[in-house]
Amino acid sequence: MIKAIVTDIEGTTSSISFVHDVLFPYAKQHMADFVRQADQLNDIEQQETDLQLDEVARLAEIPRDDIEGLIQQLINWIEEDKKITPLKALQGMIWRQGYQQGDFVGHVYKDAADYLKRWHDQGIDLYVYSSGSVSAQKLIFGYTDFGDLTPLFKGYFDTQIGGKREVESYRHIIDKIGLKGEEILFLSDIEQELEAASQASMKTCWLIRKNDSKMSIHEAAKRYLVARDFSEIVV
Ligand SMILES: CSCCC(=O)C(=O)COP(=O)(O)O
Ligand SMILES: [Mg+2]
Repeated sequence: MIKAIVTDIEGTTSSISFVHDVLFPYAKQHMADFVRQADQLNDIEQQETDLQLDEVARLAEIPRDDIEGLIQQLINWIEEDKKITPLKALQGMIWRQGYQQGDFVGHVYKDAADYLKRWHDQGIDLYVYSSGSVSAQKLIFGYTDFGDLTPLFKGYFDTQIGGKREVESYRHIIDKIGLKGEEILFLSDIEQELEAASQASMKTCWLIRKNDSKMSIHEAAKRYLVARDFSEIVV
C-alpha cells in the first residue's frame, strides 16, 4: 500500500518548456545584475548569495573576486542545464523576484494539481524531489494558476541530498520519510531516476507526457509502470 508519493517537477508535474523556455532564460537574463548588485539584497539573502558564489568559485576553480568570471560560469552552466547545487540556489533567488513581480506563474499541469489534492485528502504524504532548489520548488508550487499548492506537501528534497540518478539519494529520502521503500511511490519522466529509486526499493511510475516525452509509451511500459498523466497513476 502506498503511504507516500515523491514527485519530480520538470516533465512530471510541470512542463519541460516552462522550465527551459521561461525559467532558465529568465535566470540567464538576470544573473549578471543579480550577482553584481548582491550588496543591495537584505542581510540574509546577501549571506546566502555569498555562500553560493564561494561554492561556484571553488567548483569552477575561479578566483572568488573574479565576479565577471563567476557570472560567465553561471551562464554557461544554465546553457548546459547543469544540475549544480549553487547554480540551482542562485536561480531560485532570481526566480523569487520573477514570481513576486508577476513576471510569470509556476506551471503545474491541471491533472497534477487535481491528483495531488486528491491524494493529500486521502491521507497520502506528498514530497517533492527535484534538481531545482527547495526554495525554487516552493515557488513553482506556491504561485500556480490553481493557487498556492505548498500546503499539500509534507517535505521537499533537492540535490543537497544527492544527485537524482544516484541510488544513495533515494535511500536517504526513504530514511528521512521514515517509511519502507515499498510504501513510497516515486514519479518521474527520467528513466535513470526511476532506475535509481527502484534500486533503493521504492515503487516507481514513469510519466510519459505527450508534449514532454520522446519515449513511446509502449516501449516505456515494457520496463516500468507508466502513466500519460496523473489520472493514470495507480496508488
Ligand atoms: C524547481 S523548478 C525548476 C526546476 C529545475 O531547475 C530543474 O533543473 C528541473 O529539475 P527536475 O529534477 O525537476 O527535473
Ligand atoms: Mg524531470
